[in-house]
Amino acid sequence: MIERAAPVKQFRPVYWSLSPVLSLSFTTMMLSRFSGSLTRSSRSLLYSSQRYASTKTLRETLQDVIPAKQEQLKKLKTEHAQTVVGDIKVENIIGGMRGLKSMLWEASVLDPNEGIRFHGLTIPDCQKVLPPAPGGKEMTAESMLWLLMTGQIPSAEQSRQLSQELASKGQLPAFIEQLIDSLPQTLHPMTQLGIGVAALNHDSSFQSAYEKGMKKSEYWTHTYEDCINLLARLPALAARIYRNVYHPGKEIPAIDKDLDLVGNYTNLLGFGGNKNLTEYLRLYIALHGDHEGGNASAHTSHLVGSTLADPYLAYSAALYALAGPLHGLANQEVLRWQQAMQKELGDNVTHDQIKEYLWKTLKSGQVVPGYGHGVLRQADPRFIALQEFCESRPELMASSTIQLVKKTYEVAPDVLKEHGKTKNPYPNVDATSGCVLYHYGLTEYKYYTVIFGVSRALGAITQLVWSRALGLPLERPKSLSMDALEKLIKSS
Ligand SMILES: CC(=O)SCCNC(=O)CCNC(=O)[C@H](O)C(C)(C)COP(=O)(O)OP(=O)(O)OC[C@H]1O[C@@H](n2cnc3c(N)ncnc32)[C@H](O)[C@@H]1OP(=O)(O)O
Ligand SMILES: O=C([O-])CC(=O)C(=O)O
Repeated sequence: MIERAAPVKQFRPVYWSLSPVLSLSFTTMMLSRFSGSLTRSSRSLLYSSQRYASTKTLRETLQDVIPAKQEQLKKLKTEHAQTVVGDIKVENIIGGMRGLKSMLWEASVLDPNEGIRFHGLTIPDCQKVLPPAPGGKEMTAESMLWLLMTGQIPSAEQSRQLSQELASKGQLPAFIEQLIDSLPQTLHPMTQLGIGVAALNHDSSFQSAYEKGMKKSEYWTHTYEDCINLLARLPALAARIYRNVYHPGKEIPAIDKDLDLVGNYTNLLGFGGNKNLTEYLRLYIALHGDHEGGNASAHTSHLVGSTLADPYLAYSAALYALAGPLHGLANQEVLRWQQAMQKELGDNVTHDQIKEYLWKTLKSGQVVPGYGHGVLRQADPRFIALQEFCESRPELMASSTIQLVKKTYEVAPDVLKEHGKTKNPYPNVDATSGCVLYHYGLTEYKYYTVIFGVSRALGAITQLVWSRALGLPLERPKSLSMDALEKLIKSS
């Protein structure tokens, strides 16, 4: 019988304080939040998960749920292999495959209007049911990982045991420390993270078992072992990069076996006493964990993993996709852009001044960072959850950086609509994520995407394990030259 340790939160009526423009776009989410209840599908998922969850470990729970998923895939293959679920237009081929339903991804599905659901659960659902760390309120990375991997809600005790397992495996090998210490301070933190993650494959269980001729049925177990070790080591790796680049020479504390993953990460970064930042990072890391499979980082991990490259190599590749300014790097770009605006216009910026600055950005041919999305057509519910976090803390609401975020989203959607290009004029998660870090003292914005990189591992490793458990094949779509495409158009 599962214990649901996560306290049910009271939702704060943050939306009413947003501009009319955004309030409209938030309607769907507001309705589900203010109803104070879980949707029917998520409620039934929770009830079924309560039946199934137990005192088992994550690995044991996963092992239990794999056969049913394997059976589901077998049925899809045998009964529906030829069923048509969509068609391909030329615009999909030349438009970055936008909208093509063409890959399997188990843990989450993104609806253009409603946003992300993790195994059917919305963000507010997750905030209600996923266990927080002892003494904290925000869901932990461990409880989100559990949900993503198994579709079940862990008890507080299961989540705590996973924290202990991760802490016990979190120490970096000495050669990785030396490797990271040898990199120039001027090398972007994301480049350093990718290097460190790739080099961790020195100890890959998957690679070594593959060389010894392991059977296909054993792929997932070695992948799982690598994935857990990778996640466990990410805080120490990411924190070492931060310390080397921004605070060299200061001693890094040891991993604390009693802390959750994010508690340790904050401690290693040197912000151990900063409870607000730790709680914010718990929320941040849980929320950024997964965003279905088509986003550039998740898709890269999936593609590289499909070659049976080990999880370290697959995730290292994913990090370099995350490091692009149209994807994860946008959270650094938002802060850079906002600071440039503040520098030019001063602290008490008016809505009209922001409007003018937005037009200046657009007319110079740049994108407005933190706005628009490849799939979403409404404001990102992750943005809303982070805004809600801000609204609940007076110190954040008093911050000029946070106020600027708020004022910007009060005018940007109308400007972007008038500009007329972007299909989604509303804020995405990056519009606000970095500003809170900045307020709580983590001011080095070139580091921000590294935090995203620690988080995105949750979803990427989940799918790597499932891809191997389900025996998914090498990913290899068909490409066409423009000549070949024209020929096809003529003949069709
Ligand atoms: C965690 C994440 O990865 S969330 C996304 C983070 N990225 C950003 O915030 C960067 C700013 N946003 C963007 O560049 C885009 O909205 C993307 C990359 C997120 C999505 O791109 P697309 O799916 O191609 O968006 P869309 O179909 O709306 O683009 C149509 C046009 O609007 C433009 N556009 C889209 N968003 C913006 C924006 N924020 N500012 C200015 N122009 C934009 C596109 O550049 C494109 O112009 P083009 O026709 O001249 O090439
Ligand atoms: O879904 C996308 O394309 C981008 C995004 O928001 C994410 O990966 O978190």
